[in-house]
Amino acid sequence: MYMIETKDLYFRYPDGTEVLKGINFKVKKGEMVSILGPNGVGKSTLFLHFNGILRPTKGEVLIKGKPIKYDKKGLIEVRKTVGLVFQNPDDQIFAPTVKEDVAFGPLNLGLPKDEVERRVREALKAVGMEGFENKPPHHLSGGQKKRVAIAGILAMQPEVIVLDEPTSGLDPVGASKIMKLLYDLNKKGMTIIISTHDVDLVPVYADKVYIMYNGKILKEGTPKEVFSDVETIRKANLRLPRVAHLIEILNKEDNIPIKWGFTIREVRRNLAEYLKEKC
Ligand SMILES: Nc1ncnc2c1ncn2[C@@H]1O[C@H](COP(=O)(O)OP(=O)(O)OP(=O)(O)O)[C@@H](O)[C@H]1O
Repeated sequence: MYMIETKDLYFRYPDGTEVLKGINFKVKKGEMVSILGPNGVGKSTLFLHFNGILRPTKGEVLIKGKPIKYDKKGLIEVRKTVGLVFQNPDDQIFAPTVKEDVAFGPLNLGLPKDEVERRVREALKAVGMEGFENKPPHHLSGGQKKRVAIAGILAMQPEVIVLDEPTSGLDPVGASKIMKLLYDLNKKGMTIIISTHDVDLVPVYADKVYIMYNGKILKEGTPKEVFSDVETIRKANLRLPRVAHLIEILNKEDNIPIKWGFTIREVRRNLAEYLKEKC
């Protein structure tokens, strides 16, 4: 059974734009999945189907093996299981203070006050935003707002967390911190789906990668399988991780046959092996 599965999913916006054209996507419990694709290919549109905000024009979305029911009760159930962090935190944050914003979801679940307070405290600590409880969200920086938006979803304790470009607009340290937080949550068993343009981070964190292009899935597999298919990566207007690009150039242009790798750790190991054999 998959946590989320889409079967031959099509979606057309009311103005006639057909954005999703037969998407088959699956995520297992405990996986960390990245969706990569250039601007406008439909990543956000797909994510809005994962918790029932959008309804397919054709095809279906299953949560833990059951098709989403688009009535009030069905949607509440889905949103308890799947938490979605929007690309733009301003679409998500609306309460007068950070604390109230993060508390909004748990309060709506009807949890006792003590439990809500505990969840708010823990969620703000997890994203490194303790001390900001009483600040109005519109006084926060873009990166801080992003963390508060993530805290709001964490406080709901969903089984799956879906994040639309969680590192966009963050400085390098902020981006690494968010990815480390997601990695730690995943190691504790949370299923995580992210969309990103950051191809350097994907092989470090993802178990599985989907390449989206023009409303379709062009390729899926482990980071190694996906990034080894250089032709598809370039066809989808993406690029290789920098370290893999360096190996490609060394292989092709300098005739130095170092084994491919997609993270700094892998490339370092392959380079060290090559140098040991040479010396
Ligand atoms: N409400 C809407 N009505 C009509 N078309 C829309 C609407 N929202 C998005 N689109 C169009 O759907 C397409 C896919 O948009 P979407 O935001 O899903 O792409 P994306 O892959 O998430 O892009 P990005 O990487 O830039 O965030 C785009 O062509 C966009 O213009």
